[in-house]
Amino acid sequence: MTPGIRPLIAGNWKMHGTSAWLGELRAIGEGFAEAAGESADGVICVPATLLARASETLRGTPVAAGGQDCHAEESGAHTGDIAAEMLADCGAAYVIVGHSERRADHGESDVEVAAKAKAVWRAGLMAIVCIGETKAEREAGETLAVLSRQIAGSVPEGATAASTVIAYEPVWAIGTGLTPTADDVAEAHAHIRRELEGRIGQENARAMRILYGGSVKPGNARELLSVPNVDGALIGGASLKAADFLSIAAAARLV
Ligand SMILES: O=C[C@H](O)COP(=O)(O)O
Repeated sequence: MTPGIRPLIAGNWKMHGTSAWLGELRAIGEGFAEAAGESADGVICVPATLLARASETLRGTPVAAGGQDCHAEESGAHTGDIAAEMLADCGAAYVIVGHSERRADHGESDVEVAAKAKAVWRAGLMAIVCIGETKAEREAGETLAVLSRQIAGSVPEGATAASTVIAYEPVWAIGTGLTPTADDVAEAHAHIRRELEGRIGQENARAMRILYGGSVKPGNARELLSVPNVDGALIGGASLKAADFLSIAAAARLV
């Protein structure tokens, strides 16, 4: 954690969730304050089809609803795509952009990710910009260089702590049960903070939340959240069950 930064515990449901899951979401919303206390923010990024009902379900709780992707434009002939303004209209407060699954499955480039982040700002929402190295890049010793490149390409100039969250997700740690060591996470997050200072200025960079994502579970959350410059988590699999997500939120309180 970083002193003075309010942590964010974020869930990403990915392509999971129908109306049958709203009870789980309600349990997350209702249990968050008790788990995390008043000192952390929460969000669950649901499939777009569930967003309006998720926002309704979470209303009055400390947990926000979020989207998982958006188109860079506000409207137009883009069949199947969704504008950030549409996510806002459904009650989203946050939108993930540049998740490695979007970069891999849809060939999204840093330039496109930056355009999407700006679209999120345009809609008045908070962008969660994802970066992270692949296994091959880590093994080649390129992790920090990859992070530098992705920050330069994916984080638009003008990003502030009020508009943007960074999520460091080593691709090889996502859904695998593998995590980097605490030292490796510390090195990556310190590097990200430094690179952000160069890109958006010291004041903005020092206030910006940098989340760790990749196989965060109740059993490792406390250790990961204790790492310097880790200001919360982006959680996939363990966000699907209220008990697991709330247990991770509770770990943030203990750090
Ligand atoms: O967005 C979330 C991440 O991809 C992490 O997923 P995971 O917690 O299932 O490894």
